[in-house]
Parts: sequence; structure tokens; C-alpha cells
Amino acid sequence: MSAVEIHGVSQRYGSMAVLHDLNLSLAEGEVLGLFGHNGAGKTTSMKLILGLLAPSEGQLRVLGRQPADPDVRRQLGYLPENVTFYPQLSGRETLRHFARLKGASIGQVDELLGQVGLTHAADRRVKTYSKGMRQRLGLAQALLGEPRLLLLDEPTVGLDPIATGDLYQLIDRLRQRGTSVILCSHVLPGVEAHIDRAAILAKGRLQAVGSLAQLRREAGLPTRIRASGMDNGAAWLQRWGAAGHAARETGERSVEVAAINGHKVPLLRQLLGESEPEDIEIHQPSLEDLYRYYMERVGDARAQEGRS
Ligand SMILES: Nc1ncnc2c1ncn2[C@@H]1O[C@H](COP(=O)(O)OP(=O)(O)OP(=O)(O)O)[C@@H](O)[C@H]1O
Repeated sequence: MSAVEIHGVSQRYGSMAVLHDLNLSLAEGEVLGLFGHNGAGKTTSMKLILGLLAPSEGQLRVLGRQPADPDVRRQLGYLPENVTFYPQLSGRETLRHFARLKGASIGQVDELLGQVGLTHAADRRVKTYSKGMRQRLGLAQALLGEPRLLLLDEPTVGLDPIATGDLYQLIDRLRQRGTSVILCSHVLPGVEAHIDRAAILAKGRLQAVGSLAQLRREAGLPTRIRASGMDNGAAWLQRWGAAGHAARETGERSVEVAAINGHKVPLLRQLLGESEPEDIEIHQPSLEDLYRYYMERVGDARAQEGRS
């Protein structure tokens, strides 16, 4: 059974269409990164999965049932984008309150405070917490009741680099336990190692979904091979250019060639077989490169529609 299945979902707010024919599924134990520009429809998608909104068109199944089913709700954890708490309660009191609301064991509270690094501040009022501490409390709240499906909307906002790394490690552990996770984020660097697939949403439409390897193949973005400490760089530039590869000088005795699909290994073999670079760097397209590619493609499509 899939954790989430979305079939042909469109969503309107009044007369404004914000999601168009969305089709997406999430396997159990899978971590999906959902990325998109401001207003792309990420939070709306999460609210549909949470059963907080009913789709204008199409169907959703969450853990095999209707999203608003109370049994499903009990198995979901949600960290909203702008998390707010009662300022007068302490962190521990806050979590106890949410545990009671969710029917989760109060015994989990202290363990979760420890997991998010808030044990030392458990008895301080939330109004004295920094933004990052409130965010971590929000995460602990989302983890109450050991959810099977966790929805995290901008979880790294306000987190310092170490807390961000801790969050990603926590996601890795949850994945190992079989928890399914949807993670919305504008922060792309660093997240790619912790997701199974990425979904890229723009203007309410899913532009791409797949593993990084699949998206790299689909986008056909080049892997850049940079060789430094080269005695005969100019000759290589000429040779690569003649063979139709984009190549450039990147510094003194340093050259770079862009290898598109299928050319990476042959180019490397040739380079290492026939010259002696002091160093080689291989830069695969990052999630950020892929995101930029899909965003630019939407922009281009719009520009062409405008011209026709
Ligand atoms: N309650 C609402 N009423 C009317 N329009 C809304 C409502 N909520 C969201 N929208 C609109 O729907 C579109 C999608 O919003 P959504 O919050 O899903 O985007 P998002 O991808 O989460 O954006 P961000 O990255 O800025 O959080 C936006 O144009 C937004 O203005």
C-alpha cells in the first residue's frame, strides 16, 4: 500500500486555480522532497493530504483511506510552516498538551525533547525560546505518536547548520524505521542525500518527479569534469571543442569539459589515458541545478505561449 496516492487533483481557492491535475504517490518508508517557488502550491498539497482541504477535483488516498478519516489523522505528523504555541507554557507542558490532544503517550514527551535537543530548556516558557528552538519544539510535536506519515513544511527555517544536520539525521532514522516523509523546503543544498525522490512544482503543476539520478538523466544536464595541473590544456580545449563538447579554461593550467549523458566515462578515460592532470574534479548537476533547469523551462514555455 502507498502512503499517499494523489490522482488528478486540482485545487481552486474561489475562482483561482492553484493546483492543476496533480498526480503523485509516496511509498511507505519513502522520503520525498517537494520543492517549488513561493506560491507554487506546496502547502496546499500538504493541506489536501492532511484532509484540511477537500480537492476541487480528483482523489487522494492517505494510508489507504480518505485523508480526513480520524484513523488516518492519528497516524500523521505535521510541522506547519509557521509554527505557533501558547507563549506561557513551557516546552514540556506544550508537548504534553499536544500529546493529550493526539492521544499519544505522555511518556514520549521527554524522549522527544531529548531527540530535538531541548532537554535543557524543557521547563522554560516557550515565549523565551529562539526561533530555532520553537521550530525544534514543532518538530517534536509532529513526532508525537510515532506517525507513519510525516509532513514537514520548511522544517529547517530558523535552524542553525548543526541543528539542520541533526534534523536530516533524524529523517534518515525515521526512514529506516519505515516512516514516510514529505519534506517541503526552499533550502536545497544539503537535502539531496536525505531524500529518495524529488518533486518539483511550479505554477501549480508538477514539472518533474524522480530520484536525483532520474532527474539528471531526464534533464540531460552535463557533468562538469575539471582537470587541473595540465601542461597541454589548450590542446584539450581544441580537441573537445572539435568533438562538439562545451569546454573552457578555468584558470592557469586548468580546463573543464561538460559531459552530457553517456559521455562522462569515455571523456574521463581519454583524459586520464592520454594526459597526466595533477587533479580531477567531477561536478554532477546538483538538486539546485535541476531545480533551476525546471524553473527556467516553465518560464521558457510561458514566454513561448505568450509569443504564439
Ligand atoms: N486560503 C487561501 N485563499 C486564497 N488563496 C490561497 C489560500 N492559500 C493559498 N492561496 C494561494 O494559493 C497559491 C499556492 O499557495 P501555497 O501556500 O500552497 O504555496 P507554497 O508553494 O506553499 O508557497 P510558499 O513557498 O510561499 O509557502 C498561492 O497563490 C496562494 O496565494
